[in-house]
Amino acid sequence: MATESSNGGNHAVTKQPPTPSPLRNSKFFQSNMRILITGGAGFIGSHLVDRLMENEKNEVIVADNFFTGSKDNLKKWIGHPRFELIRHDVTEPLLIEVDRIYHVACPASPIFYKYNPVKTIKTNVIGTLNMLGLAKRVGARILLTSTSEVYGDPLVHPQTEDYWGNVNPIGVRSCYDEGKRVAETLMFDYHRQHGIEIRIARIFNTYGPRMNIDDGRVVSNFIAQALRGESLTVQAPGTQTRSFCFVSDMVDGLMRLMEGDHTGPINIGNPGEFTMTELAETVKELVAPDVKILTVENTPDDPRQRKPA
Ligand SMILES: NC(=O)c1ccc[n+]([C@@H]2O[C@H](COP(=O)([O-])OP(=O)(O)OC[C@H]3O[C@@H](n4cnc5c(N)ncnc54)[C@H](O)[C@@H]3O)[C@@H](O)[C@H]2O)c1
Ligand SMILES: O=C(O)[C@H]1O[C@H](OP(=O)(O)OP(=O)(O)OC[C@H]2O[C@@H](n3ccc(=O)[nH]c3=O)[C@H](O)[C@@H]2O)[C@H](O)[C@@H](O)[C@@H]1O
Repeated sequence: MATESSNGGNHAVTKQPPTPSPLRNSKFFQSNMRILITGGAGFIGSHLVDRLMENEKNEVIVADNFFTGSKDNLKKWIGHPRFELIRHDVTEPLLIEVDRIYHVACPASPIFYKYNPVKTIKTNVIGTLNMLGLAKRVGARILLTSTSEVYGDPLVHPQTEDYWGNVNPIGVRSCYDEGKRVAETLMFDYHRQHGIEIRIARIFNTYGPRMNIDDGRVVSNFIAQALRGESLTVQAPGTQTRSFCFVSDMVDGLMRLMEGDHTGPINIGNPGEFTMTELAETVKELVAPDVKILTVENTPDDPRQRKPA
């Protein structure tokens, strides 16, 4: 799963981190940790909420604009005294007092992040700036959910954290992959310039319950197609690979990164690598052996191989 970055690890901090939120010492402050999760109504974020809420000493605050997330993912926590849900867009500043920030907000499925690319890049750049500003003001530690897409269509395989990537800066995926690359830059600049405690996770394809059935990502797409008795649409050429991680393992990795000593960037994912044709054949065999597998046109700049090292 997670391996330590060869160019990451503990970067030299030029400034001392700001003092943590004074509320930590207030007599009214009863939790050990107040944790903000941006994008906490989404797929990975809501599973993270579930895990963090298991700890009686945690207070959890979710800020989400519900673009791809849903209150339904959080329904068991709404009304809980240690939980708060705020309708908030991270492209606007947020003034609250917290000790930890999991900055997860960003549409992740290619069909959604390409739907309004200007908004996607604003979410990645202005949203991350706002959350870093919050971290700086209150002395919180901040974790960014970056992506394996920072490696673009990688020429190094499997991808190590010290690989700088092969990314098209003007393509239809750039709002997302270049957006995340700038977000990583901002994280390290705030770390070096202001002493902010940062953590960067480069997440590889993750799947599990609560993915939107219609969000277009390949695992949910193939399963939904098979359940409906439709043909499975393998985008050409079908030899492109991905490595899929179950969401509970991802959440585990994110929490360990947040509470560990290393800044990252660190790859979090599963090393088992499959072609999309193999994935379609597996889904067909397990769910609906009678459905057909169709080869359909792909979208531009689709990475040809992806596996965390
Ligand atoms: N799922 C994956 O395979 C994967 C892989 C790599 C990286 N990631 C990263 O992990 C994070 C979560 O991914 P996910 O699969 O849970 O996606 P998701 O789309 O299910 O969740 C994203 C959440 O962010 C919210 N959001 C989007 N823009 C926002 C904004 N401007 N302000 C506030 N909230 C906003 C959405 O409403 C949603 O609840 C994303 O940052 C994504 O880039 C995911
Ligand atoms: O892990 C990552 O870093 C990235 O992974 C995914 O991006 P992608 O791998 O393109 O995800 P999918 O849309 O699930 O596509 C995976 C592969 O399946 C193929 N595919 C997709 C859908 C489909 O119906 N058929 C099909 O063959 C695509 O062409 C692609 O090669 C996520 O959605 C990104 O948010 C995330 O950052």
